[in-house]
Amino acid sequence: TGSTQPQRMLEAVQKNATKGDPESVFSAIDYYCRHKEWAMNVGDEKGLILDSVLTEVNPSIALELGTYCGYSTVRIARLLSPGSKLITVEFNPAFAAVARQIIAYAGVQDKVTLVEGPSGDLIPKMKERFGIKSFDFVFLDHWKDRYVPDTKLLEDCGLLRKGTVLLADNVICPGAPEYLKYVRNSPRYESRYFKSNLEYSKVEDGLEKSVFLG
Ligand SMILES: O=c1[nH]cnc2c(O)c(F)c(-c3ccc(F)cc3)cc12
Ligand SMILES: [Mg+2]
Repeated sequence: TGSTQPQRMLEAVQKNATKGDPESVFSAIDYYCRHKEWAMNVGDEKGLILDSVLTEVNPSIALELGTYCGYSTVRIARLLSPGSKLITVEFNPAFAAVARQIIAYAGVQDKVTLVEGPSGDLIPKMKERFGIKSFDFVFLDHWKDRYVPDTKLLEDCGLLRKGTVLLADNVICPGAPEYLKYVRNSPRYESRYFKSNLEYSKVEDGLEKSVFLG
């Protein structure tokens, strides 16, 4: 039934995953997207890089820009220590509606705050709305043309601190060339590229990890 692709992904989760088991949720999405319908989740291959960076950073407060259906939201939230929080921002209400259900099905809803709206408007409100001093980790996975403006906004709003780790998806495909230039040429970041593949495909893509130096 599920008329939209996100709804069909939700159905695949409800049919094939175990309620309260985050790993079974994102595995069900990976299976569906690899064998039935491609979708723009970070996926299993780049997901392993995301997992390793997250385990290294062990953030108390994390930000995700671009929730989509909640695949990486669940991947991140499952690795957070007790009491740690993830704020995820989604512009598209239809995506947000499916993401809320997938996040709840995985049982990670207590660690996650999903905020609907444009990242450019929401970032300046983060401190007052959520009582955040600064983020320990930021996953950029929304729209490539927002990577640079939103990074500058995070800097200007004092939401980054010495050691904050930014991890950006799709820096090769679809590509975020201005972002790569920005973080690689700035003395305020220490950047490293993790080569991988586009989700569910053999095309190259990768994640750029950038540590804010203050
Ligand atoms: O818009 C996006 N936002 C966030 N992540 C994306 C992604 O991981 C993609 F692979 C793609 C993508 C879409 C179509 C292609 F042909 C290739 C990549 C897009 C996004
Ligand atoms: Mg992506």
